[in-house]
Amino acid sequence: MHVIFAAGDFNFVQEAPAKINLALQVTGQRADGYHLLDTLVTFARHGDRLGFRASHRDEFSLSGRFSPLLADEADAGDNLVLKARDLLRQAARTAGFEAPPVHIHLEKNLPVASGIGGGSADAAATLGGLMRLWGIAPSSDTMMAIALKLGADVPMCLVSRPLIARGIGETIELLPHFPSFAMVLGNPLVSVSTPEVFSLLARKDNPALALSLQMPNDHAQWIEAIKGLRNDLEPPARTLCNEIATLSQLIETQGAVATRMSGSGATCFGLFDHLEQAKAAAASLHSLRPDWYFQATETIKGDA
Ligand SMILES: C[C@](O)(CO)[C@H](O)COP(=O)(O)OP(=O)(O)OC[C@H]1O[C@@H](n2ccc(N)nc2=O)[C@H](O)[C@@H]1O
Ligand SMILES: Nc1ncnc2c1ncn2[C@@H]1O[C@H](COP(=O)(O)OP(=O)(O)OP(=O)(O)O)[C@@H](O)[C@H]1O
Repeated sequence: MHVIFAAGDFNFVQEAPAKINLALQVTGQRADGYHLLDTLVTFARHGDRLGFRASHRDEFSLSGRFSPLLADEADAGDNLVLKARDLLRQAARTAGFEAPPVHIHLEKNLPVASGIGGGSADAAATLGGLMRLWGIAPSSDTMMAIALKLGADVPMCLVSRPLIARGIGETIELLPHFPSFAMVLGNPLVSVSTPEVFSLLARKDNPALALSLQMPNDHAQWIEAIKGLRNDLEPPARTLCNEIATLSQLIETQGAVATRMSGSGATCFGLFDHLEQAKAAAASLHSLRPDWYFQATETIKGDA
């Protein structure tokens, strides 16, 4: 059955923007195995969308290009949206509030297991949407604890603004002066496992992002700074997924001023000078590889 997301049927609609790691350096490893990162992150004006409405029983529905990939997990109650709902309801119960049943709809527009945090963005949007629907405002400590239980990327997705994240993602520095970029996102639709990529790292003691020492001032300076950075997860991801090299090269040949992989891959982004150039590049990439995912977008400004 082809389901369409009728946003007007829901009390609240929440965007779940794609997360882009513009740079990522792995600086260490905790005793529990989680890796310490320094990462420069921004968010796209493109992502999943979620709807929330009161219902007589808990319901979850899916639509969107990539929803078929999540159908089995959703049936098993494994979707991060359902986990976020249950953790928030549990926290409300502990505080003496019995949260009523809810129908949540997820329009899945982002490729799955692709390094742009789709599941984390959905989990963060669920927390935001249900706080509005249920009229609750847990403390920031409670929210951080819930977010980290859901995934290392969830705290940054709750913020959804340009930032530098450290630790495993729990220490967040906002970048209010960060510019917007025209961007193309590309994915070969091969899913890449985050733990597997981390396990193939050659070094885990890289230096911190050099940015903290001298923050660029404007769009051009940021582009230059980003060009000089890297993603430490890109070499191991390339060994797991041959398509990343081809994809990255294809985006570069469309005139991107910088190209890199996001997160643990396989999504790569290209930065362009103008949105029109990004749109033209996405269209031409789509005609070259109609079986892959390409999306032109703009990223969110720091003070948006
Ligand atoms: C690569 C990034 O996307 C960068 O933003 C994140 O660090 C990954 O965040 P995520 O997908 O939310 O990751 P989680 O779901 O918390 O972790 C999945 C698995 O990846 C590995 N993992 C994840 C994050 C991290 N800092 N170190 C790790 O070693 C762990 O084996 C973990 O069990
Ligand atoms: N709502 C959801 N959207 C996407 N994946 C989900 C969702 N719920 C559960 N998952 C599971 O989580 C795994 C990771 O998916 P996700 O798309 O968040 O990965 P990612 O883009 O690599 O994230 P990150 O950049 O945070 O590493 C998937 O393999 C999928 O099985």
